[in-house]
Amino acid sequence: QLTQNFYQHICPNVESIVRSAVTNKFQQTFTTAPATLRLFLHDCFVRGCDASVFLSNENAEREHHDDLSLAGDGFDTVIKAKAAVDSNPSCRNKVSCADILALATRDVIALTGGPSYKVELGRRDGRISTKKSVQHKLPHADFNLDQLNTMFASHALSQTDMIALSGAHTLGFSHCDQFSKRIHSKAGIDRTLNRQYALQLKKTCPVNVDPGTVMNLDTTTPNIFDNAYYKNLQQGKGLLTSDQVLFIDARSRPTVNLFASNNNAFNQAFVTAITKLGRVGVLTGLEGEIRRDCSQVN
Ligand code: HEM
Ligand SMILES: [Ca+2]
Ligand SMILES: [Ca+2]
Repeated sequence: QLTQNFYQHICPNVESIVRSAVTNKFQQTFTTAPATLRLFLHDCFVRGCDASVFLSNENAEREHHDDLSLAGDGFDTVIKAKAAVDSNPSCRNKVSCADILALATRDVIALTGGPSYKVELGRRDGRISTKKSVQHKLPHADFNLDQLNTMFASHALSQTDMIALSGAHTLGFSHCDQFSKRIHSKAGIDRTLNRQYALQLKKTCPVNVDPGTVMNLDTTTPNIFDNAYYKNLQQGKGLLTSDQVLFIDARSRPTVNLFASNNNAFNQAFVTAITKLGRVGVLTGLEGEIRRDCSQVN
């Protein structure tokens, strides 16, 4: 069981220490925000929110194909925040990497204009991270609604939670290979794509494009945490199949329409959903450990 005031007597300033380290890093590079937010998903969906994604060795989670595109700035944010926490004598080695990631995620959402919320704390760090454990655990860009719902439901997240969390794609970018089938297939351009938008995608991501080329996930406000993502879906401007399907499928469309028309409803649903995401598979009490170095077990 996590609690909001877990570190009250252990490290009372943990929230402000993390916030200033994250703010500092964010001011140097914007990618800090999307990279940290995505890292939280990739950690929580594999072995729970236990910082398993940070462990480094030849066979660790990070080596799996689905984690290779995680931007380094997300890892760097947590490592910097952890160093800041540990530089305070009363906090040294008392705050888990998993909790620092949860706090940093909250901070980057606020820094980009999203909602502020209280973070539940008390997670412990796991000792296991394997490439194999990532297989079939993360959502893919070509998933349909049933596949998305099944995967999120396995973590006690509802369809509404899933749609709200997909709103994280209001920030950041995707490499061309994640959506190239939508624009370069024999059957022609994906019919659910807005024509003009599709032409834009083809221009940025031609056949044999440099694999490092990226497109913003939110074509309107890629640097602001807002509900523009849902308004784009209404216009056929969802970048990934898994984004656009939320508007195409009649079962999820009403929720997309609600979030598109009501930023407040989106923010509230997002806070509920990310709080639930932060509870997924957590280690508490004497389980796991408080890692001294986020990339290494003690
Ligand atoms: C619903 C199913 C989801 C799918 C299929 C999906 C898939 C993807 C893919 C393919 C990318 C692009 C990766 C790349 O090429 O670099 C991406 C980026 C991103 N995802 Fe998701 N995602 C999903 C849900 C989420 C959730 C729940 C969150 C967080 C709460 C999230 C946060 C992000 C962020 C912030 C980026 C941008 C990363 C950056 O710019 O560095 N995604 N996602
Ligand atoms: Ca994990
Ligand atoms: Ca946006």
